[in-house]
Amino acid sequence: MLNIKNLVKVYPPNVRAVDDVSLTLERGVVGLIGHNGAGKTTLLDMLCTLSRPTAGQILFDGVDIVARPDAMRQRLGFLPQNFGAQANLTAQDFLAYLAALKGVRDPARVRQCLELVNLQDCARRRMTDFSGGMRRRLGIAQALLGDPDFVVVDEPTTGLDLDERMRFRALMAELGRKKLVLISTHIVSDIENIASALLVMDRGKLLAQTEPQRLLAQLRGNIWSLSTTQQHYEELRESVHVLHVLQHSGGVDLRLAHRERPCAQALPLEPSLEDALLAFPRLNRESTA
Ligand SMILES: Nc1ncnc2c1ncn2[C@@H]1O[C@H](COP(=O)(O)OP(=O)(O)OP(=O)(O)O)[C@@H](O)[C@H]1O
Repeated sequence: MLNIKNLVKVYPPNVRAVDDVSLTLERGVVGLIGHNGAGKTTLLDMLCTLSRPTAGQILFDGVDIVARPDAMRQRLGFLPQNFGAQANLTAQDFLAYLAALKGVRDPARVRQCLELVNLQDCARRRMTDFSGGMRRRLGIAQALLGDPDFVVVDEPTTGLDLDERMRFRALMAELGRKKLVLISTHIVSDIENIASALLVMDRGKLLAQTEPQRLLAQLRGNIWSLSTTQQHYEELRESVHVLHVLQHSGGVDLRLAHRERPCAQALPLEPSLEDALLAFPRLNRESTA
């Protein structure tokens, strides 16, 4: 479905924001994870035809979308990171306006999309009165208007409460049965249990394209818990990657990432996807150094 070959994006003067990325994706939910500045948004912008690659190729069902961006736009639904929905329109009018721009002819589609994100009862309310979470949901609704084959969402659940996050996950899982859904996020729970594949980026490079279970298996034996003193913690943090710290009157409880047992009292932990996001890039760098 989506085939990326040796993709590069260089920002002036010489920032290689995406550095020789190649991958192939089929339908399903795919999580794109990586630290701030890893290159996720730059990659998404190129896939969504908002910016042109410096080098490389992007093929969607065999069509070169750098040469033919319109071919991608017809099949794409995109929720950008900074989707604002600030206009003084009702939700219904806003979606109807976007539907017209996208050439969506089915008059029932606006209503269907509002229902998908549970905003049907707010159809006639003005977006300026919406909460951040409601605006986010409206953003998801507009991404689905054209019944796209490829759905791209950048940091989708910012501002959503727990219920809304659960609803979002269920909706993405459902969409992933028929479409390619690419979700870029820092919030690992957004993709936990629904992503069939993960892309891990670091400093513009694609470190891994893998299944969540495989990534966790790779991390096994690298994640540790340790209860110790404040002073020991200060010493350890020089050489060991500290993922979490809980300070209390008796000392500190730590969650650590390290290739071997960092000290005799450390106990092995089962890795989580959160650990993968936090620790994998550094562990990978250390092992290839
Ligand atoms: N327009 C630009 N001009 C110059 N450098 C840029 C530009 N946009 C991004 N960068 C740089 O490119 C690199 C990748 O940025 P990008 O926004 O793609 O990362 P990201 O993984 O999406 O980060 P975040 O999670 O913080 O959104 C960073 O070093 C960033 O500073």
